[in-house]
Amino acid sequence: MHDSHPHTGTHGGTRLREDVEFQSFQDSTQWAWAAAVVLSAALRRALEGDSRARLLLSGGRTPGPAYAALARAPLAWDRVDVALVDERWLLPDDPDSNARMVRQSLLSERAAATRFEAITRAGRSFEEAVTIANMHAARPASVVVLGMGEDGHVASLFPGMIGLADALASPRPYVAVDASGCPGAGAWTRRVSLTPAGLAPAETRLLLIRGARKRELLDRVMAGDDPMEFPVRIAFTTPGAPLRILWCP
Ligand SMILES: O=C1O[C@H](COP(=O)(O)O)[C@@H](O)[C@H](O)[C@H]1O
Repeated sequence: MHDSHPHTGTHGGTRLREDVEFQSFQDSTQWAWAAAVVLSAALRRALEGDSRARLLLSGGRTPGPAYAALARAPLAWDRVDVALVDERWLLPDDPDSNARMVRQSLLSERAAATRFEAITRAGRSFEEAVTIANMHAARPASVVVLGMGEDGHVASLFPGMIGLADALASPRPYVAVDASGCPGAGAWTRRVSLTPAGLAPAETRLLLIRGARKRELLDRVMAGDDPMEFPVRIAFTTPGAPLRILWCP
């Protein structure tokens, strides 16, 4: 990152690549409110042009405070469908599921009026879960919030995972993932993940990251184009909307 020679972007951030803008914040409170402002403006724009907007959210440990801030935004939440970028093969009330994280952080306050589509459900098989995620994705995403693991994974696309090339080339918005042998997947190797095809239609792409290690990793990610090395590169190599990145320590 070359903060000493910033190219000022349209939002006062640093342009890391032609279509990638980076903004850093002093702390997680400022970062979370900035993310909420970006997301609420994007949803408002999407609702101006359509009867409903579709918001895809990442899970993990990073984005919770941003979702909690977003929950207070004055929006027509009853016209917003919220779905997941990816899910671990866990029931939606499992403490380690992405669905539970989104429910606990976003689906309160004003955002309680939204419609939330979990990927997993009791009695639903793994194959059905993938099929249903793809059926819901027939309505393309308006706004996508991505995260980045410390191994450069995005959604549930991990470096070195079985079938990564097929997932990256898939015409389907969601694929089944077997992340066996990928340390970044932790105990949850069976997953469902968004693909570049699912990301492509979104009018807004936001990458939320925190911490010094992810900032260092971002430099390496930005230095190349191959998503097989760092799958998070699909955030800027997939044709479509520019990528905005918000970071704080
Ligand atoms: O496993 C996952 O990891 C990524 C990154 O998570 P974080 O805890 O490092 O923020 C997340 O974006 C993804 O949704 C999740 O399933």
